[in-house]
Amino acid sequence: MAVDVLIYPTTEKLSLEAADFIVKAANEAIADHGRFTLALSGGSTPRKLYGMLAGDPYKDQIDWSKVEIFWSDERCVPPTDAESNFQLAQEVMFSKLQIPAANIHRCPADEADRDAASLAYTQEMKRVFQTDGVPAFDLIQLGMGPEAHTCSLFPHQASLQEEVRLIMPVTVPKPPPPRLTFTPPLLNAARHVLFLVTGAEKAEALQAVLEGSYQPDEYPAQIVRPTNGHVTWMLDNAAAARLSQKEQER
Ligand SMILES: O=C(O)[C@H](O)[C@@H](O)[C@H](O)[C@H](O)COP(=O)(O)O
Repeated sequence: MAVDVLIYPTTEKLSLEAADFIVKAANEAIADHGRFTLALSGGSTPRKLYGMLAGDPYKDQIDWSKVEIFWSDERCVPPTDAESNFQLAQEVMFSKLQIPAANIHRCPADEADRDAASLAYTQEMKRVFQTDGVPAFDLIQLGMGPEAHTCSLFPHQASLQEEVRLIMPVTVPKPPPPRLTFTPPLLNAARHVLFLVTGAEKAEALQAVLEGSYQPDEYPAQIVRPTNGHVTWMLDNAAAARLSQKEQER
């Protein structure tokens, strides 16, 4: 697994670089196998990035008809709810782009039976990837919380030990608690993972994740180690403040 750590002075600059990164990954994937499979995170960090991708010059740099979009986690709320990760992307990105509705694979986390919803989403994913195995996303974009959670994998939760299910229901400390999340096997099948992390409140956890010993039960973001993949961390100065000099020279 290759890891790059890239540090930027502002969220604006980080988002521009992330947009370039996604455009490049999309066009490489489309040239290689005819489509780009992308999983989006939730949270607030990627809002600016999503808006950039839906605007000039980026919106015309990807053939969106060849992009298949999923979510790496979703809150168990209606898709119109302000807390919905789908709603964020719908408002900021899809409302401005010509992406075929069939390419937008919303996670049905609002369904009452969360186990059935997890299975249905898994089956939809396998159908799109045309595989009975573990879908290998071209790119999974993730965030990280101040206690090193990522998607909805939180410290000391059983989801971190999941080895069979690809998507599972969880109840987490960050509101809203009920969610569906990608599990480690699905995350670690990815070709590329792009972490976007900003803010001083994440500096301590980031130092532990990137420079500390391997303790994924304490620092869940460490569990993301794609077997044949590449992980890129895009950080702002505040989030990277506690990293050693060697990390910042990468
Ligand atoms: O649904 C979610 O909340 C996200 O998937 C979550 O993992 C998020 O990426 C981190 O909590 C960082 O969130 P911020 O970008 O808001 O700091």
